[in-house]
Amino acid sequence: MNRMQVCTKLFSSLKLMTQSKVHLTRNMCATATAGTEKYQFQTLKLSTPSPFVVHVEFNRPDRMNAFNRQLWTEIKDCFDQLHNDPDCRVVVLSGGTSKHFTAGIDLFDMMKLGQELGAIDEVGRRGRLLEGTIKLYQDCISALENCYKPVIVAVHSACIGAGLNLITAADIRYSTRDAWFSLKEVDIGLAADVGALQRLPRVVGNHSWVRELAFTARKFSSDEAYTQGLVSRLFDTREALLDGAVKLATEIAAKSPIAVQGTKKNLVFSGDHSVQEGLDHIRQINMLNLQSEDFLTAIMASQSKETPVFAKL
Ligand SMILES: CCC/C=C/C=C/C(=O)SCCNC(=O)CCNC(=O)[C@H](O)C(C)(C)COP(=O)(O)OP(=O)(O)OC[C@H]1O[C@@H](n2cnc3c(N)ncnc32)[C@H](O)[C@@H]1OP(=O)(O)O
Repeated sequence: MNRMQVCTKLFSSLKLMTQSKVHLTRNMCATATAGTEKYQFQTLKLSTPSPFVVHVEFNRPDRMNAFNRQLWTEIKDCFDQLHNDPDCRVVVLSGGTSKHFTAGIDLFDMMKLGQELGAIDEVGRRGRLLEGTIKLYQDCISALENCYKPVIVAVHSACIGAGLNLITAADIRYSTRDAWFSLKEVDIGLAADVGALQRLPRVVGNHSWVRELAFTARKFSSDEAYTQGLVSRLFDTREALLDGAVKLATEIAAKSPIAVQGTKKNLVFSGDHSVQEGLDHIRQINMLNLQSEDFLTAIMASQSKETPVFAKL
C-alpha cells in the first residue's frame, strides 16, 4: 500500500467509527441540559439561557452585591459544583439586578469580624482566625480559575475591591461602557490579598499601571480597562452586554468539551510555568484527549461541514 492508500483507508475507518459514535453521541445528548434547580443559593441566582450555558447572577441587590461571608462561600460552592456538572460547559457571571456589579467586600461584615477578633485576647489566636478567613476568601476567588469550564464575566457600573480581584480569575471579561473599577483595598487600610496583586499583572502585562492602581486605589473607566486589556469588549447597555456574553458562551458550549476544558487547564497551568513546562503539561493532556471520540467527531464534522454534537462530560 502506498502512502496515499494508507491515508484513504485511515480516513474511511475514521469516518465509519465516527458515524456510529456520532449517532451514539446524539442519543446521549438528546436530553440536552438539565435545569439549575439543583443549585440552592441565597446570594446567587442561576439559570440556563442556552444549552450547556449557566448564567450565575450575584443576588444581593440591596447591598450592591457586597461580598458578605455567605456570598464568599456560595461563590466557592457554586463554582466547585459547576466544575463537576456535565450540564454546564460555560459560565456567564453577572451583577444581576443590582445597581452595581459589586461594591466589594461587605463593610458591615468586616465590622462583625472585628468584633469576633475583639473577643479573642491573644494575638496568636487572633492571627489564626484571620489566616483561616483570608484563606477561605482566597479559595473562593480561585474557584473560578479552578473550574474547568470557561468563565465569562459581564461587568456593569461599579466593580470595586474584591470584585476586581474576582474578575482577574475569570477567563474573559466584558463590560458596559458605564463600568468603572477600583483596586480599593489601600483605602480601607489593606494590601489586596485575594488575587489581584498576583493575577492583574499577568492579565494586562503592564506592571507600572497595576502598581499605580494598587498604590492609589484610583477609579478607572471601562475605556482605560479596555485599552489596558483588562476587558476585551465594551457594550452600550446591560442588555447588549448580557446578550454578547451569552452569545459567546453559546458558541464555546457548542465545541468539544474535552478540547475546551483541556485548553483552559493548560492556559491556567501555563500562566505560571515556563514554556517547556506548559508544553510538557499539554502533551500529557493530549496523550489522552487525542484518543477521545470528540477528536474524531470534530474532524469528521469539519470534513463533512456538519455541526458536531458532543457527549456530556
Ligand atoms: C480578608 C479580606 C479580603 C478581601 C478584601 C476586599 C476588600 C475590598 O473589597 S475593598 C472595597 C470595599 N468597598 C468599598 O469601599 C465601597 C464602598 N461603597 C461605595 O463606594 C458606594 O456605596 C458605591 C460606589 C458602591 C455605590 O454608591 P451609590 O451612590 O450607588 O450607592 P450608596 O448609596 O453609596 O450605597 C447603597 C447601599 O449599599 C450599601 N453599601 C455600599 N457599599 C457597601 C459595602 N461595601 N458593604 C456593605 N454595604 C454597602 C450602602 O451602605 C447603602 O446602604 P443603605 O444606606 O442601607 O441603602
